[in-house]
Amino acid sequence: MSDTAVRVRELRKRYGDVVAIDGVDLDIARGEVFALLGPNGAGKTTTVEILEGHRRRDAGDVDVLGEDPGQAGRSWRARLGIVLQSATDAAEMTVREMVHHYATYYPSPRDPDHVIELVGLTGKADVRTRHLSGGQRRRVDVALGVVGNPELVFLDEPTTGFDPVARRQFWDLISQLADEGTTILLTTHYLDEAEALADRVGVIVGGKVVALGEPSTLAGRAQAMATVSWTGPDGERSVKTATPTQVVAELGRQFEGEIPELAVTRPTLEDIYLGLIGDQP
Ligand SMILES: Nc1ncnc2c1ncn2[C@@H]1O[C@H](COP(=O)(O)OP(=O)(O)OP(=O)(O)O)[C@@H](O)[C@H]1O
Repeated sequence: MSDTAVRVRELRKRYGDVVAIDGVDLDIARGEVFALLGPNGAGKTTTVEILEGHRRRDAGDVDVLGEDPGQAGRSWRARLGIVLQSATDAAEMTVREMVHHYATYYPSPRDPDHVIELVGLTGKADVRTRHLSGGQRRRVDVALGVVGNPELVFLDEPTTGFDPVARRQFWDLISQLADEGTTILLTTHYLDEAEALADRVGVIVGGKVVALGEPSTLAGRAQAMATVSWTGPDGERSVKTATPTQVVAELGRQFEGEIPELAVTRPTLEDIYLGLIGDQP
């Protein structure tokens, strides 16, 4: 079995005059959690839908779990987990019925009751899905996406509309799937989510990948200058420096006792991202 889950070379797609994907290269290793970031209209959904086999490409090579999504059949599809945004809208079935029903579509599914537990819905298993909250329905969507025991899971903006506690619980769930060896490709507009979950992120702007790397080192983040800030006798002060330890030591000599409001910060992933996308919305 190859170590590569997804391999994309020179992918291109246009819709009439609109160039949606303009020569994308991408490699995702098996077991990796990869986050695709980018502003609205950047080409994320188009890329993901081509990888899922739901959209035709104009040009380029695409290999997903050893097959071309444009040609692959049912047995290949059964190895993917696709978390749709609205699979559970207004369903009359209970959570348990729905997850058990979906499991029958797959040759070697997970235990449906275990999946319900994994997404934290055991207490709601006998509730009709139309009676669930938005966040709870989203958990059902995830349950349906993973009950087939997929090797690769696609998650499109998975936590939109989640409250902060539900987001953290969802992150734990994704980490657990990743620990079990599932490869995960997610798109998100939440930079903290990408930072918390992704081994690597790719930033796509105008149909091109403009940066690729680990969240902690993306686009020179690790080498970026630190900002030391504090409150002095004349009010708030801050300096940008490559040697924050030295600056703090010097301040320590100037102040007796604690340095008021001392903070040392480096650019967040969001700062780096905003720098990369420039004037894009
Ligand atoms: N079916 C379509 N017909 C015509 N143009 C389309 C179609 N789907 C997408 N586009 C265009 O292709 C470009 C890329 O869209 P895509 O949906 O891939 O972006 P995205 O990065 O997923 O955006 P978002 O963050 O808003 O979901 C956009 O300019 C969009 O308007």
